[in-house]
Amino acid sequence: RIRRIATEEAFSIPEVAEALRDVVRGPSQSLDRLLCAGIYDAESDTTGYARMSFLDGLLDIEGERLRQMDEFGVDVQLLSLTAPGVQMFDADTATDLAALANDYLADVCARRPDRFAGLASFAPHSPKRAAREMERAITELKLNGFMVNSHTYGEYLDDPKFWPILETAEALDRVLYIHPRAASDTLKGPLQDYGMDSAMWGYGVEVGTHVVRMMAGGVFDRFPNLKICIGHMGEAIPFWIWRIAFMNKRAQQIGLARKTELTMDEYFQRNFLITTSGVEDPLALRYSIDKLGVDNVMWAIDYPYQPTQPAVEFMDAAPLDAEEMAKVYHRNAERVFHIA
Ligand SMILES: COc1cc(C(=O)O)cc(C(=O)O)c1
Ligand SMILES: [Mn+2]
Repeated sequence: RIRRIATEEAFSIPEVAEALRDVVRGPSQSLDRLLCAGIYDAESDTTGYARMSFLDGLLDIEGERLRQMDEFGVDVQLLSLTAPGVQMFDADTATDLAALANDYLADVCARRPDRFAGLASFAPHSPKRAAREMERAITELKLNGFMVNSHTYGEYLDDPKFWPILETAEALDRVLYIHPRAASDTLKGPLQDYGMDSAMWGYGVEVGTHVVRMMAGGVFDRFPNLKICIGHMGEAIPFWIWRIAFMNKRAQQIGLARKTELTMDEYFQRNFLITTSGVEDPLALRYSIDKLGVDNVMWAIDYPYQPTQPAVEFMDAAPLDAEEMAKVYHRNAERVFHIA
C-alpha cells in the first residue's frame, strides 16, 4: 500500500504540561489560556475543553498513538511540540524547555526512525539562543525542521529582531512550520466568544495575519530561499491569495505598502508549503493542488486533535491521480522534511 506520512502531529512532555498548568493558574491574559486550562488544568476548567481530554494523547508516543498508526496504516508521524509550545514562558524557561523537548523528540526519532520524525522547538523571544538551538537540532539531534506557534508575546516574524531565526532556517535549508495558537492580545478582540478562540476560527486568523505580514513586510526578499509551511489547507490563504496580491499591488502603487521584489502570490508560490491538517475537504484539497502545485501540498492528521481514521479515509478517497496521491501522502514530506 501507499506510504503515509502525517506532517502536523502534536506531542508534549510532562515538564511543558506542568509549566503550562502554572501559566494558566497565573495572571496571563493570553487567549490561549482557555484551551490550555482545559488541557493542562482540567480540574479548574470552566470552558468544557477538558471534556476533550487531549492530554493523554499528547503525552503518549509509542502506546496508543503507535497502535492507531499501525491500525490505520500511518507509516510516519512528523512530531512537533504542541501549541503554544514554549512561547508562553519567560525566555529562559522557554529556552530550557525547548531544548528538553528537542532532546526527548530526538531520542524517540532515533529509536523509531521508521515511524517518527520531528520538528524542533525554540524560544523566539531569545533569538540568538534560538538560532543556536536550531543549529543543534539539525546538526547534532538530526531533527527534520522547525516549529513555531505564530506570535510570541504579540510579536511577529516580520520584526527584524527575529531574523537570526529566519537566517538560520534558510542557511540550514530546513522548513519552518508556522503553527497556530490563539490570537495575540492586540488581535484577539471579537475572537473570545463562542469557542472562536482556537481551531474554529481564531487560529486561522492568527496564522493568516502572520503570513501576510511576512510577505508584505519583505521577509522573502531578505530570505529568498526560506521555506515556510502552514497547516489547515494554508489557513485560507490559497483561497484569498488573488485578492491579497491585487490589493497589495494597489497599496504599493499608492505608497501605503512596502515595495517588494515579487508579488504576494509569487511569494506564496515560491516560499510556502501547506498541509491538509484539520481540513478534510476534498474540494479544498483539489483547489489547493491546482492553485499551488502538487509539490507544495502534504497530508497531515493533526493528532491527537483530529481522529486518525477519518483523516486517512479522506485522503484515500481524495480526487487525485496516483502521482498526486504519492506526492501528497509521502514524496513531498520526504523531500522537504528530509525523511528517509
Ligand atoms: C493546542 O490545542 C489545539 C487544539 C486544537 C483543537 O482542535 O481544538 C487543535 C490544535 C492544532 O491544530 O494543533 C491545537
Ligand atoms: Mn495542529
